[in-house]
Amino acid sequence: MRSWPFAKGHGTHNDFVIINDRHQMYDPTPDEVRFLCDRRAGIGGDGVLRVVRAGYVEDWDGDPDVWFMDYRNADGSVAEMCGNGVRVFARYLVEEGLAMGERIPIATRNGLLSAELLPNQWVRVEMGAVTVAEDGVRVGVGGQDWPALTVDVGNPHAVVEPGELSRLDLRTAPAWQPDTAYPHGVNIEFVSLVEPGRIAMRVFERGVGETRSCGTGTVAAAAATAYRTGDERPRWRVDVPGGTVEVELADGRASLAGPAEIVARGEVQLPDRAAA
Ligand SMILES: N[C@@H](CCC[C@H](N)C(=O)O)C(=O)O
Repeated sequence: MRSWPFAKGHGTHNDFVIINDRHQMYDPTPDEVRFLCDRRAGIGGDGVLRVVRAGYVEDWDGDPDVWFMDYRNADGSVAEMCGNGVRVFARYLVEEGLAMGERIPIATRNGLLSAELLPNQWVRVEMGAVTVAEDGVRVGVGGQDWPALTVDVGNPHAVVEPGELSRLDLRTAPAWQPDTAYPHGVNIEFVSLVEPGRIAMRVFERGVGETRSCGTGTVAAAAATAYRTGDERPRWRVDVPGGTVEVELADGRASLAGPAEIVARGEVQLPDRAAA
């Protein structure tokens, strides 16, 4: 049996198992990711953040010495981006002495991002470009459906406004029409306007299920609400079941600020690869 050090962290209760692979010695298989994220038989998390030098990552053609956030969903799939994850990743780098200074560069599958540590355990990340499209997709759950806006935050999102959020039953996966719309799957945000500049959101994440927060989802939700209402204010507060984050929108780009904490460190016994 092999063992590997891990840390556990979360951002507004979107939680991650962090694997430090600075020497490219341990790249978890999809089975191992599912084990690490298993809340009963493993550590438990919505995803895994693998910490590796960008130079070891295929297709990365930037600075090889930057830390790369290799993000995996709890079902073992790879995603382009994770907004809560990247804040937790920045916090981890600083606590481990792997990065310092006011702005921390982090390489992701959505390019090079920059994180800034704020007071009270908050981290702000420049998230890059956000686009909103109205393409006739409808998203449904529990026998009802609503028109969706498709939002690209580096990863794909569909945002709907279903009315009262507490009534939604997200134990089963929402569906969309046409069913060819999102060939690589999609994260689905259910949003309601609380007051100008403030929205509430629930999310069903691709590769995970309902989570208590999704950082890229909050950016998508704010951008979709700004588009729908025509409200061009830059600052949006987004309330999710796991807390509150702040999104800033300007010139087709976004930043995301919110809490990011490391809550545990330990060593995990990995299942034998041959037997897994
Ligand atoms: N929780 C994340 C998003 C993680 C990836 C997502 N499930 C996907 O498959 O695109 C966030 O905080 O953004």
